[in-house]
Amino acid sequence: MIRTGLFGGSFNPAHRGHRGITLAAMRALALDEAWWLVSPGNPLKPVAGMAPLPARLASARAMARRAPIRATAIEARLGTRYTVDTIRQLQRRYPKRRFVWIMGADNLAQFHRWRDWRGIARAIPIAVVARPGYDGRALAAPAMAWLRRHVRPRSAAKTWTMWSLPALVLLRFRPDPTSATGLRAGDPDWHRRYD
Ligand SMILES: Nc1ncnc2c1ncn2[C@@H]1O[C@H](COP(=O)(O)OP(=O)(O)OP(=O)(O)O)[C@@H](O)[C@H]1O
Ligand SMILES: O=C(O)c1ccc[n+]([C@@H]2O[C@H](COP(=O)([O-])O)[C@@H](O)[C@H]2O)c1
Repeated sequence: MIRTGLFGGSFNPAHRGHRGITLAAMRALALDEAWWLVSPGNPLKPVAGMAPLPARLASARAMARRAPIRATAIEARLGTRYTVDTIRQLQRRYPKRRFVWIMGADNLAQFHRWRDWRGIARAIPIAVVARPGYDGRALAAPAMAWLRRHVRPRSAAKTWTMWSLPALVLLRFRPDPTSATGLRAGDPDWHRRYD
């Protein structure tokens, strides 16, 4: 059984926050590896300002270098854009792996807007990583009204393969304020380096 973390994102571009929280989550959850799913297009984000997938994937590959992190465009290959569909397909295709979904606290605040978010929570354990500026909002997230009773203690994080679902664990590492929005503001043409 290969313990694999799934970390979906726009990676527009990838940054050291992604790498840092992935590595910290891998330790906390005792993962063998993590897959970065570079999204063909987050269904809730505008297309304007989104760099082409090959450039975002290249930035993710560069940021994942020399780490047990595999940056992939598997959603583009599977033809999925909604996380619920991606997870179902991956679980079917890779029966020897156990997957856990990792996301930042900003995504928990929006989670109730994801397609079939309860279905996601019933299909895969979820690890939410604290993010500066979002923690209050995440705990007050509409989805938390339903998820709260399924929260597992941080001390049990490594036992996630045995959890009955839904299950959610809140992880907190050294806060990293890096954001792709901030990086784009300072370097709007970053993707030209990967053209
Ligand atoms: N500094 C950070 N701390 C915690 N989680 C983060 C951090 N940066 C990104 N994430 C998480 O990484 C995943 C992918 O994020 P994404 O590629 O959208 O980066 P972003 O910095 O949030 O981008 P943008 O500013 O364009 O929205 C999401 O689950 C997001 O919550
Ligand atoms: O499935 C959905 O409805 C859905 C809605 C919003 C975001 N997501 C996924 O959430 C992940 C994080 O996206 P982002 O843009 O915040 O990096 C990425 O894998 C998206 O595909 C998924």
